[in-house]
Amino acid sequence: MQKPLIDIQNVSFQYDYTQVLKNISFRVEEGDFLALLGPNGSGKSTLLKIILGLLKPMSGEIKLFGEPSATFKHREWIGYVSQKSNAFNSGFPATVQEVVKSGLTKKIGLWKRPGRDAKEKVYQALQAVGMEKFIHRNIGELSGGQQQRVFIARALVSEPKLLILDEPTVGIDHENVQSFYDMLVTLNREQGITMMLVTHDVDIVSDRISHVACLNQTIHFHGYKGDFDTISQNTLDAWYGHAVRKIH
Ligand SMILES: Nc1ncnc2c1ncn2[C@@H]1O[C@H](COP(=O)(O)OP(=O)(O)OP(=O)(O)O)[C@@H](O)[C@H]1O
Repeated sequence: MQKPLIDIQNVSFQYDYTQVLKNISFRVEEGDFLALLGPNGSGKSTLLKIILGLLKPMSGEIKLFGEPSATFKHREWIGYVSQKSNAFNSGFPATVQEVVKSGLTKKIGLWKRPGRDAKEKVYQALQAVGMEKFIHRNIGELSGGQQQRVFIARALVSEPKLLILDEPTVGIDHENVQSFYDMLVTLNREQGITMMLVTHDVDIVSDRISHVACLNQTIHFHGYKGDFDTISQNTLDAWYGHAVRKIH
């Protein structure tokens, strides 16, 4: 049987005296396009940080690609784009090419020079997000949505098998959100990159995802998107602690 890319077993976490995650268990399998949903403060970013090894759980176990997280060596297999990555101002002195190239350090190490094919890899990553024409532009001159595509390219350049995105459409205007998600679907279907995405755009993303996990300190639901659709509005409101718009 294939090993899950992420396998979380009974994970709990608290900051100081605030318990944020209680006994979380779930798996992300190869090829999944998973949306992690939940209200503000429900622990979504915290869970991502634990998966990425940036925070250590109080209890429980995490395996990445079948390996215990603590000894997992292939961090370059996991691309991550954080919530605030596109908060650049127009004075930031780096070109798109430089920003994307910086994503290669995870693969080749900080002190080694990128090889001759680094340029080609940077170009291909930018092509995958439709941003190759902007390669020589200053990152700070781009729109929020364009910057976010560049940060996806930065994550793609080390050829990840799994891409973790924390609210990637924050700062992207409404008309561009659809095409942004379409690009993620293409990466998932054509390049086989497994996607785990925290989002509040539940109505927009719903046609594109395969799985849903619903978190509010505990995992209330994890399964196929089709099964999530059968959950009643009242149940969903109770999980969130307030009324939410159901996705169809
Ligand atoms: N560094 C920290 N120290 C103390 N408490 C924190 C810290 N980071 C987050 N918290 C708290 O932990 C809880 C979960 O926060 P987290 O950022 O994981 O939620 P979230 O689901 O990602 O929220 P949002 O949708 O608003 O981004 C919140 O109550 C938050 O105030």
